Amino acid sequence: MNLEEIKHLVNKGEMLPLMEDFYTIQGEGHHTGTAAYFVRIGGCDVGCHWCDVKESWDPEKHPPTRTSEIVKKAAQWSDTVVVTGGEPLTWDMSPLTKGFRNENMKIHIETSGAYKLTGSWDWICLSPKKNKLPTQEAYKEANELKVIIYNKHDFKFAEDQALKTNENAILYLQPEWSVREKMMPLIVDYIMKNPNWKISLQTHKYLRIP
Ligand SMILES: C[S@@+](CC[C@H](N)C(=O)[O-])C[C@H]1O[C@@H](n2cnc3c(N)ncnc32)[C@H](O)[C@@H]1O
Ligand SMILES: Nc1nc2[nH]cc(C(=O)O)c2c(=O)[nH]1
Ligand code: SF4
Ligand SMILES: [Mg+2]
Repeated sequence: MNLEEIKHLVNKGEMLPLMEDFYTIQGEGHHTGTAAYFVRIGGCDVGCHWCDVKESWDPEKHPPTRTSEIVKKAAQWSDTVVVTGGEPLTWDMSPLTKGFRNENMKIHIETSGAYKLTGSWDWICLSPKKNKLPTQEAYKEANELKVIIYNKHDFKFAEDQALKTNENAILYLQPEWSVREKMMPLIVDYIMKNPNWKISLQTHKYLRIP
């Protein structure tokens, strides 16, 4: 295939820049502790300064891969897939999620919600970012809202985001990893005073698994 053909397929979401895929345990949020196959799609220009996968940002660094190939491998490992990135909604997620649907998989996404919500999802984890706020549709469709707490102002940001999110979404505060020791006590205190929130920890990092 020549470069133009590949570009065309990536534009349609039939090929995606695949950074990595791996079978592990969901470490964060509502499904913490549950085995799932992770598919990490390259490409993100949201630019969070504390992002823990900056290597994912440049899509050119990750090989364009056919969605059919991604699906085939994932289905061999698990009945649940978590699509993450990078920012997966950089791309049209319809072909990829159609493929997973055909395999009767449960399809989850980790997203900032900053771009058009494409694809068909059983679980949407919305993690809004100040630099590029989610679309209205992302707020409407989110199953969980997971706000990263890096500093004290982020509690206010979390409340603002919760007001915009549908009322059924489950609310999580997750410490930014590098400041976890400082922020965890503040989060614990906040949640005891505001019990509509729960804490989410990046348990895979404590477990030293991917
Ligand atoms: C790497 S992002 C990829 C998906 C999407 N771009 C997003 O931000 O939701 C996956 C999850 O990790 C969170 N995250 C990224 N860096 C983090 C860090 N340093 N500490 C805690 N959570 C982090 C994000 O907020 C998001 O919920
Ligand atoms: N185990 C594990 N759980 C995760 N939950 C969200 C992750 C992500 O990077 O999107 C992630 C990840 O990278 N690993
Ligand atoms: S939106 Fe997600 S992948 Fe993009 S920089 Fe922020 S945390 Fe990293
Ligand atoms: Mg991660």
